[in-house]
Amino acid sequence: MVVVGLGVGGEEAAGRLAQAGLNVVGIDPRLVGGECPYWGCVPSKMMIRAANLIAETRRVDEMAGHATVQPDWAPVARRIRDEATDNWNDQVAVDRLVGKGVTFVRERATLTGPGRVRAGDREFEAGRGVVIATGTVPSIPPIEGLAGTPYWTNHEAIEADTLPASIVVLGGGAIGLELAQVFARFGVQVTVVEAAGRILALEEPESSELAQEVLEKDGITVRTGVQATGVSHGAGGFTVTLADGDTVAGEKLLVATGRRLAAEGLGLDAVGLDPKARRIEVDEHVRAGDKLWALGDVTGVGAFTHTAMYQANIAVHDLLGTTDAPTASYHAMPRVTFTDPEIGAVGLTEQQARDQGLTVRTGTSQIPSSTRGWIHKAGNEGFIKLVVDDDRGVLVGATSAGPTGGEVLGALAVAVHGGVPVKSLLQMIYAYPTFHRAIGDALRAL
Ligand SMILES: Cc1cc2nc3c(=O)[nH]c(=O)nc-3n(C[C@H](O)[C@H](O)[C@H](O)COP(=O)(O)OP(=O)(O)OC[C@H]3O[C@@H](n4cnc5c(N)ncnc54)[C@H](O)[C@@H]3O)c2cc1C
Ligand SMILES: NC(=O)c1ccc[n+]([C@@H]2O[C@H](COP(=O)([O-])OP(=O)(O)OC[C@H]3O[C@@H](n4cnc5c(N)ncnc54)[C@H](O)[C@@H]3O)[C@@H](O)[C@H]2O)c1
Repeated sequence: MVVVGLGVGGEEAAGRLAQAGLNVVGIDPRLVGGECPYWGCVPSKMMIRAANLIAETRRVDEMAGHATVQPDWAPVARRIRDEATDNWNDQVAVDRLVGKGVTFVRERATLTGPGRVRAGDREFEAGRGVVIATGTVPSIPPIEGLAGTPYWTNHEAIEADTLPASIVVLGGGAIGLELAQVFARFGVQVTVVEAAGRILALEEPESSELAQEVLEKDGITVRTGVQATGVSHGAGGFTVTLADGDTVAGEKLLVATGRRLAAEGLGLDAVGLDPKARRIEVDEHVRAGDKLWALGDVTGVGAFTHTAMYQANIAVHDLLGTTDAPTASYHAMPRVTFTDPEIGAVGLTEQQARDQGLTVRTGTSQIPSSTRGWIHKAGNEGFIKLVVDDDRGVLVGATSAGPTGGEVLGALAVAVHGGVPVKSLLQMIYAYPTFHRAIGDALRAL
């Protein structure tokens, strides 16, 4: 086997295949583990943990006396450097991978034909097959003046030892919003510019509204429905011109406008794939062709670590020829935007369900009106929204926003994944007084 790209998905697949006795070559020019541990999920969630501590401390005045907090980025940067990324050194990960029996090659790989991969001056021939797990890179919009300026992507934002006084964030998706809130809580003046009509545009409109409301409470300026048309950079920082003629300025500019497959030099055409396609199509065994598998962000079914791991497991079983090998189903895809409150969702949004022609019913409950939400008080914003396919009597989607929205999502993910009848969910006992008890309220509101 040759595994091209050793991010979360590739590392998992390569390690397990080697442990199963296959002769595995794993190739990556950068850090083993990929985006998630070094520039993504892990360090960003450490930042969020720190920012949330600040926000909680500020809530003391309302409920528990008096507290002051002096935000300091230094311990956050230090923790990311020392604990999360080992100063962006992957020796531990490389040793772990090699310990499992993988031959590791630190090179950029090019597919040169079916089963053939070049890495530097070496060419590998894979008898069993090739796994493509090369992830995505930031998609930089063609805004006049942007190219060539020292804008930040998630890499510079995560590596920052000090924070700027102000920042403009282009893009109101998961990356933009999580980092915007972190920076604002550490005292940075933040402006978010989102081209679509609302932030978190892929989620329920109620999620967008809630996100905008809480970000504004954190002092963030949120501009939606307006394109950035020009960028200039000088001694004072960045000025971004918007389509409506306004300008917004920041010492730094973070571009978080989505991700794209990095097909340049990968040689997709050599294995019969379209190098211009936005994603690599895979079947339910995550096969992309003859003796060819693709997994993770490249497959475009949800750019999440849990998706890459899920698909890696499917590829491993398929490759090893396991009887009853699992097949992929994405009907209960969970995702959590780790703002405060966390905004979790699973399956379809109401609009997506309607677009599929389903007979849709929805039920919503508000966290502040639930017993636990009312007790919690400061920082209790959130809601549960259920999307039901009325013909089948099952949940096809749900949103769980709140102080522990990502955790409450677990129950909803089980319901959507397992197609648990709404009737049965209505008869379930929900512990009192928990946040997840608001699911019962939303069910009764259907
Ligand atoms: C700021 C941020 C926060 C995030 N937070 C979360 C989160 O909280 N939860 C979550 O689930 N997801 C999160 N994600 C998304 C998550 O990081 C990705 O979905 C995940 O890393 C995808 O894994 P992958 O294996 O597909 O690709 P990657 O992790 O991107 O790894 C791909 C690897 O392929 C290598 N590669 C590329 N081209 C070649 C080539 N030609 N030859 C050899 N190797 C190559 C790269 O060097 C890289 O190491 C976040 C992402 C970002 C940027
Ligand atoms: N908590 C998590 O699980 C988590 C956190 C961060 C990232 N991620 C993953 O990483 C992926 C990438 O995140 P992202 O936030 O970069 O992408 P995204 O696709 O979620 O959001 C990008 C946003 O930028 C907007 N946009 C595009 N072009 C623009 C322009 N020219 N001007 C202004 N706005 C523009 C889009 O309308 C969109 O709302 C996500 O799809 C997500 O799967 C996940």
